[in-house]
Amino acid sequence: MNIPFKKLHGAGNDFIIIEYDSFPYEDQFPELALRSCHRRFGIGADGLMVVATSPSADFKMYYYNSDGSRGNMCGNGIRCFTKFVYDEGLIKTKEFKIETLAGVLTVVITTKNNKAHTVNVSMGKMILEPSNIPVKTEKKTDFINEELEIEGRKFIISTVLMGVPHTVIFTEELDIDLIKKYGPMIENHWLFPEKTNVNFAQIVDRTHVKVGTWERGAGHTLACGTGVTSVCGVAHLLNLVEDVVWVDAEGGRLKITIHQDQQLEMEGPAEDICCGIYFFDNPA
Ligand SMILES: N[C@H](CCC[C@H](N)C(=O)O)C(=O)O
Repeated sequence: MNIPFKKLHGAGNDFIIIEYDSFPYEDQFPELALRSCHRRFGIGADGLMVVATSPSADFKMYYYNSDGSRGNMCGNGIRCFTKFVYDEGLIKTKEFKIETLAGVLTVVITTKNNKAHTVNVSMGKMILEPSNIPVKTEKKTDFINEELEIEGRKFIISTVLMGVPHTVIFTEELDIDLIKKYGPMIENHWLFPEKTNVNFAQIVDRTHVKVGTWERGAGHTLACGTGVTSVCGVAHLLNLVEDVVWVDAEGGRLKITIHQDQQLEMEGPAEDICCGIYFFDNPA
């Protein structure tokens, strides 16, 4: 089966994007993600997205991690998805709605040479109730500033749902080796029955934060949009940052705005890498 694809990245978080009509076999999307995202045997990417029609929005976004698992939302991914549909001429307006498993989200495009360049996404509010994230705890209202000990090392963690589960850990200085070591242990900790993404964050000042992420289902990535949004949401709850925050992820910069009503807005780049045909040899 020959599947046309485009590969894009948002702040170094890279994705393969295909159209549903070119491969309308939903049950095989996990296998397609697993194989096409492989860095040696595939095209190589952190995730796969499928563009489909939606009864409740302009488009429906399917998102799969590189290990084949499905994610309800992807912040960098939705910006790339937005660029894909706009640049392909699938929609003419610069503001439209995308259905995800985390709800219908509004995106707004800024163009450069008639192509989408920067995308603003209304991300909604963080969900704090542990039962909805989910976190296995007796706590009812939130799971903010809790102690977690892993192999003798103590972390203060905060876990929220920003479309997908995110754990935030503030640290004096970002250390990528630390993220790679403890990220997988926290991702798979029994506290998180559906696992969790793990973000280490260094508050540089009240408008500037640095973030490194270990992603559920994809491992260490260069940026995570829902993760960066969660970091700023939690930092704002703890009064560590202002309402507008610039975030440096390893692969690029995002801007997060925290509105009065706690609605979160994410803005950042989406860039083309290449396009081609993926030869998916269908096991069925
Ligand atoms: N890279 C993504 C998150 C993917 C979601 C995934 N890792 C999961 O929790 O299933 C982002 O920019 O928000």
